[in-house]
Amino acid sequence: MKGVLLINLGSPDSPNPKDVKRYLGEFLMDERVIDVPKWLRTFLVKGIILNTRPKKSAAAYQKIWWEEGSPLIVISERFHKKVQERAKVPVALGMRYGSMSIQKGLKELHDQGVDDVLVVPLYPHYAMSSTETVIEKTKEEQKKHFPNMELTIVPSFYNHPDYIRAMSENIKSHLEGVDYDHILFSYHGIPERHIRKSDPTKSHCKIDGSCCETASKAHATCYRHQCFETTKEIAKYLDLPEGKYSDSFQSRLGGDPWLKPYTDKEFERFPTEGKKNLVVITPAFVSDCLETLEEIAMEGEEQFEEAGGEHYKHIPCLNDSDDWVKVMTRWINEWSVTSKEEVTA
Ligand SMILES: C=CC1=C(C)c2cc3[nH]c(cc4nc(cc5[nH]c(cc1n2)c(C)c5CCC(=O)O)C(CCC(=O)O)=C4C)c(C)c3C=C
Ligand SMILES: [Fe+2]
Ligand SMILES: [Fe+2]
Repeated sequence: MKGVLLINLGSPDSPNPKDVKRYLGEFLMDERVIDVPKWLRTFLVKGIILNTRPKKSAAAYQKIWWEEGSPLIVISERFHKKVQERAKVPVALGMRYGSMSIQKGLKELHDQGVDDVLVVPLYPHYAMSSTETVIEKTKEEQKKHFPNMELTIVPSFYNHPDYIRAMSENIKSHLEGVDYDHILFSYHGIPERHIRKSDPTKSHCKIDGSCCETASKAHATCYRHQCFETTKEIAKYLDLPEGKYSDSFQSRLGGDPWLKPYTDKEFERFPTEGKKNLVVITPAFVSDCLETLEEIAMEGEEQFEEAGGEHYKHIPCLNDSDDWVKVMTRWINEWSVTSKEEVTA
C-alpha cells in the first residue's frame, strides 16, 4: 500500500536554552551540515558552539515562539493535516532533527500497512545540508527498521511550474497596493565548499559569474543554480523588470566563505543606493520559521531602517495556504495512482 512522508527540518521542543542546546547538538553534529572530520566537528560543536550559541538562539526562538509551539512545527502540522484531508493515501509528517523523527513518521505509515512510501523533503532546492541529509537519514531508518518498505524520493521542485505559480501568486497577493523600489529574494546560505562537494562533475561549479548560467548536469544538485532559477522563473511570471529584484543568501555561520551576496550586507547597501522601500521574500523555506520570522522579519527590518531604509515588508512563506496544499495534494495523488513501472520509466 502507498503512503507519503513529508519531511521538514525540525525545531527544539521549547525555546529554553537546554532544549535548544539538545536540538543544535543533533543538527550541527550532522556530517552533512558541518562537514569536517568527526574529531574536529566534535571539538567545534561540543567544545565551542554549544557553549555560547544555545543561549543566543534560545533568545531568538523566544521572540517568535507561539502558544502552540514552534512556528515551523505548528505550520508543518497544519499543512500536513490539510494535505491528509485531501490525499487518497495515508500521509505522515517527520522532522530531520528533534523529537518528531523520521523513524516515527515511517512507523506511523508502517502501522497503517504502508510499504511503498513517497518521501517529500520540504525543501525546494537541493543542498547536502537539507535535502541530501533528509534522503540519507530516511534510507538509513528504512534499512534498519522497515526493510520491506520501498522509497520513492520527490526531486527538488525549485523550477516546478506549480511551485513557481504558487509562490508568484502568493507574492502578487501581498504586493497589491504596495509601493516598492526593490524585491530581495533572500535564500538560506550554505558554505561555498558545499557547492563544490555536491558537483558530480567535480569541475563545473566554480562559483564565478557564469557557471550557474551554463547548462550542466551539475545543476541537478547545485543549490546556487537552483536558487537563481527560482528567482528567474518567479520574475518571469510576475513580469518584474530587470534591476527591480536581486538575490542574496542569509543565516551564515562560522568564518568560511558562504554564498554571496550576504543578505545583511544588502540591507545595509540598498538605502545608500536609493532603494528605501524594500520587499523581501524567502523562497528556500516553504514554512515560516526562525530564519524568516526573526532573522528577516525582525532583525532585517531593523538593519534596513538603521541604514536609512523607510518601508520594509517581508512576505510570508507558502505555509498552509490552500493553494500550496492543493499543489502538494495533486503531486501526491498523481503519484498514488501511478504504477511502479511509470514512476521508474
Ligand atoms: C532551507 C534549507 C536550509 C539549509 C540549506 C540550511 C543549511 C544550514 N543551516 C545551518 C545552521 C542553522 N540553521 C538553523 C535554522 C534553520 N535552518 C533551516 C533551513 C536550512 N538550513 C531552517 C528552516 C531553520 C529554522 C529552524 C526553526 O526551528 O525554525 C539553525 C538554528 C538556529 C540558529 O541557531 O541560528 C542553525 C544553527 C548550517 C550550518 C547550514 C549549512 C551548512
Ligand atoms: Fe539552517
Ligand atoms: Fe552552478
